[in-house]
Amino acid sequence: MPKYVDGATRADTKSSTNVATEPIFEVRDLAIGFDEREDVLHNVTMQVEPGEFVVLLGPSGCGKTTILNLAAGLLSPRSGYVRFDGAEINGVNTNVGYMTQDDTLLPWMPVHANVGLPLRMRGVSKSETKEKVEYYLSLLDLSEAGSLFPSQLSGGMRRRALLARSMIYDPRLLLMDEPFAALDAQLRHQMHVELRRTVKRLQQTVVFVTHDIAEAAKLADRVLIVGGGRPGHLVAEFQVPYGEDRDLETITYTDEYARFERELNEGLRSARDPRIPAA
Ligand SMILES: Nc1ncnc2c1ncn2[C@@H]1O[C@H](COP(=O)(O)OP(=O)(O)OP(=O)(O)O)[C@@H](O)[C@H]1O
Repeated sequence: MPKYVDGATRADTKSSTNVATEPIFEVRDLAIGFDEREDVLHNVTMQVEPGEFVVLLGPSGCGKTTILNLAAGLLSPRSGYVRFDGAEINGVNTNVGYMTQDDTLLPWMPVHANVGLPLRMRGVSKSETKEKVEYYLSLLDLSEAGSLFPSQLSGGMRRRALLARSMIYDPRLLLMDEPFAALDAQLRHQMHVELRRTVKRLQQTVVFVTHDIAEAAKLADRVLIVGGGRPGHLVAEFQVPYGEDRDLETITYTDEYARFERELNEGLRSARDPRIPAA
């Protein structure tokens, strides 16, 4: 069951997966729009705790990417505040990693140089960069691919290289905007397994955007449903009922998973059509 529906107490809701007190990312009473047009999002309050995997689920155009762009400091709110690590975001936030569905690997660089690029740009020494690149390539099962060029990689390998590049500088928060949308179902599943394994091992905090219910149900610790017409808002929040160490190969066959998917489906229906109550 959702913890709230349009309730005022959502800011007080904390993940049971963490004991930390200070959220990494916090939005309160947010309104944001573009130009003179009406607000895209209105009255949004949410927070993300260290180590949490939060999924923003909602219909196309409801404002999910807008929330990621606020966290990245690429947009500013019309009213309310957006905080990162306790401080209001002011300008581009270099403490986040941002992975989208675009393939932004540089075609003229081998994988190891692509993955190490953020460190080189930050002035990290060659030897430290090499060490970290090796670590991340091995973490994402790409050790054999370090000297290949992007055109020589499969779709899944390219996604893994992009993931390695997004995480290599230890961003406090990893933003992911439908990063696997272009992959076929089997590869997507493999990436889900890799992603959860990797971020949980590194205790990486993630905000992940999707409109795919199964993706949300498999990956998240907590799901926030965005939508409800224009302006959009948070329609509902769900704590995922199964634990951190879920087995993604078997979880989808359980009754608990089927029940949870149904709940998310109802939440998403109400996000699409505001006349349908979320619970
Ligand atoms: N820079 C911009 N200028 C004007 N309008 C914008 C801008 N960025 C986003 N919008 C509008 O804000 C709304 C929300 O966009 P956003 O990309 O956040 O939605 P979304 O939920 O991520 O959608 P999708 O799932 O299709 O990617 C859309 O109507 C979009 O057209």
